[in-house]
Amino acid sequence: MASQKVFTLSQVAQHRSKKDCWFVINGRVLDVTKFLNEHPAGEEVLIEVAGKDATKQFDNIGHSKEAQNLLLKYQVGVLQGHAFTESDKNAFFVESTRKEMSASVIKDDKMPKYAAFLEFVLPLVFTGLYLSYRYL
Ligand code: HEM
Repeated sequence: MASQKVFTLSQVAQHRSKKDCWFVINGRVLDVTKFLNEHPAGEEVLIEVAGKDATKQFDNIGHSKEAQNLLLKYQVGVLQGHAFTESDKNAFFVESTRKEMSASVIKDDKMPKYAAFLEFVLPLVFTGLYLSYRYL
């Protein structure tokens, strides 16, 4: 955060064309020029808010976590005077938290395999013990 460039809204407003498209979401200044033709809802909606603060429009759609994480990829700076809240700051860590979560899902995945192994081996051990007790 500390090394982010600071832009005023009038500086952002100079980038409002298809070839140079910036806007602001939650105090982040985004250069979405390369994202225009990747946006699932098309480029028109993005060009309409070019050079402006598009926070309301972005939030009104109810964009997914993936979409929110994508914001970080296109961030070129922060808006001058924007007071970042704790939850804004936490958003910087959404991606890494997600990685940790999927890592723990992979770890948890070992449990059922382990349980299945015991389910198979334990009856064999008990059968062996019983047979040796009965016949030896
Ligand atoms: C860098 C900024 C943006 C990113 C990364 C982004 C990304 C996405 C993604 C990934 C989707 C697919 C659905 C989802 O995952 O939520 C989506 C859908 C959509 N976005 Fe964006 N978006 C951005 C900005 C905007 C803005 C500023 C607007 C409005 C002005 C907008 C309007 C829409 C609409 C209308 C949909 C379709 C929703 C639907 O089909 O229900 N997006 N966007």
